[in-house]
Amino acid sequence: MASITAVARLVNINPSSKLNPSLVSATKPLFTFFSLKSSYSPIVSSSAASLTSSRAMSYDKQLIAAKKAASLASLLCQASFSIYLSYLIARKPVEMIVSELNVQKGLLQSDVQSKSDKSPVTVADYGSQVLVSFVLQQELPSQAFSLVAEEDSGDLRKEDSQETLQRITKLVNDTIASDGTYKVSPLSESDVLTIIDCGTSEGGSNGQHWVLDPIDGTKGFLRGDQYAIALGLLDEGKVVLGVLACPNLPLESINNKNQNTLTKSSSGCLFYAQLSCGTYMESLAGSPPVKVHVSDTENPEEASFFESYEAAHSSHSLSGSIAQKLGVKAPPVRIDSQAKYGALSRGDGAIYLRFPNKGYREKIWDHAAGYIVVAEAGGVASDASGKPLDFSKGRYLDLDTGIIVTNRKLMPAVLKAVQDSLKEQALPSL
Ligand SMILES: Nc1ncnc2c1ncn2[C@@H]1O[C@H](COP(=O)(O)O)[C@@H](OP(=O)(O)O)[C@H]1O
Ligand SMILES: [Mg+2]
Ligand SMILES: [Mg+2]
Ligand SMILES: [Mg+2]
Repeated sequence: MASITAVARLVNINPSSKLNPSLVSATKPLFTFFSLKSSYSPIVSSSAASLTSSRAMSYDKQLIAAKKAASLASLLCQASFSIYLSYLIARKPVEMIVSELNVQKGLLQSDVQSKSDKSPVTVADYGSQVLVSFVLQQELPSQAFSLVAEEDSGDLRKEDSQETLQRITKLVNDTIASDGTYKVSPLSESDVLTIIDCGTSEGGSNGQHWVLDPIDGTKGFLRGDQYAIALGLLDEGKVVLGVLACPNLPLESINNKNQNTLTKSSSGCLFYAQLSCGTYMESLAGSPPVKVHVSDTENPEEASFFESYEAAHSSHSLSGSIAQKLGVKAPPVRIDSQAKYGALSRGDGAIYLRFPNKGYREKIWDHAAGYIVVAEAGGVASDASGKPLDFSKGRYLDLDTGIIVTNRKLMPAVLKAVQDSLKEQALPSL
């Protein structure tokens, strides 16, 4: 549950309060594709996105751009969050907030929408997607751009979404102006729709593709709990870098004792990893990076585990049975989003278990960034049959039953417990 302190902290750092309106009007467009209203043309070219064998294997430039994009998006999300203050204080469940907002008239109605699969999407999800796409293209102007991202503009193009679109556009323009790095004309609503739709790439095993979840854990975001801006890069189907911005994650370790410690001074983590370079964490407010490593425990009894806060996203009873088989003593740490991967990469817990309902298809943006953050910190991830995760098959992961993430020493025991529990579950009850 969100604390009043957490809410106050987020309201205090609303970047729109620092906005200098003269900056917006006084700036001259420097980049042609952002210069004219509705003239935005994204640099998307599948053939140009193909790799040449001569490309260097360092992703330093992309990493700098990705860190900038995710950090700015986290400011936008925090700014947007302040409007939920009254709902958080009332501590209403997310479903109630969404259904109330769908019937209420007023400002908030346009800030949270229900998607066709009934999951929530907010102006911050859309705004974050626009901002990340915008920053990547500004920072890497000479590179082909392909983006696999969660949101699309379909609902926003409907007539009754005009107010929502205006709010997204303002949120994005305010954040860009407040940051001050990009001296461009304010984006128009049409630009915003076009930039959102830069995220429709199919990904795959050829070329480079960015993979973005603009807010992973939207339900956590609405509750004032954990969420992440998750940005990864695929190269020839492999994840080669990942950045996870977790605005509400404490800099100190979370565990069963203090998983809800959201204090002003210590929250806001940025995890990042590049292939063969390790995983680092720094504060979103800016601090020297520290190299992180997964827990090296070999003893399942000492290993606490993470799982989804939402039982609808991952079976809590199945993970309970697996933990029992392993002899895990600590109760599960239930938090939203890929913040679980971030926390695992620094050893806050040793295992992450995810078992969605049968038939649910995992999307690559829910795991790409988190996967490399954990892998470069010495961890390993597989599906329930022990197969590594394959990000090269398009927008979905093609996997057997569930996802298991842990350290190399524990993986064999965890896999066995998973497979035994799945067999038991499949047996008809007597
Ligand atoms: N029925 C379901 N089963 C499994 N995952 C689901 C789900 N419905 C939504 N999700 C995914 O679970 C993600 C959140 O994961 P977690 O439970 O670890 O917080 C959501 O990301 P978004 O919040 O980006 O939509 C969404 O993609
Ligand atoms: Mg979503
Ligand atoms: Mg997600
Ligand atoms: Mg999302």
